[in-house]
Amino acid sequence: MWFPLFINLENKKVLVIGGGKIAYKKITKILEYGAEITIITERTEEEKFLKLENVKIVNNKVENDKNVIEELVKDYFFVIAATDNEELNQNIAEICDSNGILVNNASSKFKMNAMFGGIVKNDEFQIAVSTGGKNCRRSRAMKSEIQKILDKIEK
Ligand SMILES: C[C@@]1(CC(=O)O)C2=NC(=C\c3[nH]c(c(CCC(=O)O)c3CC(=O)O)Cc3[nH]c(c(CC(=O)O)c3CCC(=O)O)/C=C3\N/C(=C\2)[C@@H](CCC(=O)O)[C@]3(C)CC(=O)O)/[C@H]1CCC(=O)O
Ligand SMILES: NC(=O)c1ccc[n+]([C@@H]2O[C@H](COP(=O)([O-])OP(=O)(O)OC[C@H]3O[C@@H](n4cnc5c(N)ncnc54)[C@H](O)[C@@H]3O)[C@@H](O)[C@H]2O)c1
Repeated sequence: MWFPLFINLENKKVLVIGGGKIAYKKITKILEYGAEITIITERTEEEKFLKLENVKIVNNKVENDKNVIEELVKDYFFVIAATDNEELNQNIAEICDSNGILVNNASSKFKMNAMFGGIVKNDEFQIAVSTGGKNCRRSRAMKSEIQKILDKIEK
């Protein structure tokens, strides 16, 4: 079961493995919350990564090996497995989970211990929407309805 918990990411060490489109989407979301991000990726195709401030990029291929992954993730508070290699992402998720590290897996609906919600916010409120991995695209419709309520309350 997925309990909606709000986590303080200010100055927390976050590791993102993989530097593609989805990694970028997730990084820009959590940067707003003050996370200290390191990216390890075989390649970053996109120029926009280099424009991100306060993000360290390490160009390296992560070997799909338990010891290698364990050593890599051990000092992090939160790990995001965002490669396009489903098996690697799953191993990262399993290793983090069994070592008590928060982990998000971009290529699964549920094999992780932390998933992103759709976010709607203003200065006063922050609302996160989740379908528990069942159908994240549905969040869009819900988010736009919530946005209308937020706009009304503000007046
Ligand atoms: C909340 C949001 C935040 C965010 O964006 O991170 C989010 N996904 C969003 C959008 C979105 N995701 C995808 C598309 C299609 C893109 C396209 O088709 O091109 C779009 C639409 C779009 O981008 O508009 C594809 C997708 N998503 C997942 C997989 C893996 C899989 O299903 O196996 C695949 C590949 C499926 C495939 O390839 O078939 C998995 C997850 N996505 C989650 C969250 C977590 C569950 C949250 C929940 O249950 O509600 C979870 C489990 C893990 C996680 O990622 O944390 C955001 C909500 C909308 C918003 O906020 O606007
Ligand atoms: N969760 C979501 O919201 C969501 C949405 C769409 C797609 N996805 C899934 O997310 C995954 C990533 O998608 P994408 O579009 O970002 O892919 P992408 O091809 O744009 O990026 C993949 C990245 O992973 C890196 N990579 C691959 N193997 C690596 C390794 N061994 N070590 C280090 N880096 C490695 C590549 O260099 C590349 O930067 C896919 O499985 C996709 O199906 C998730």
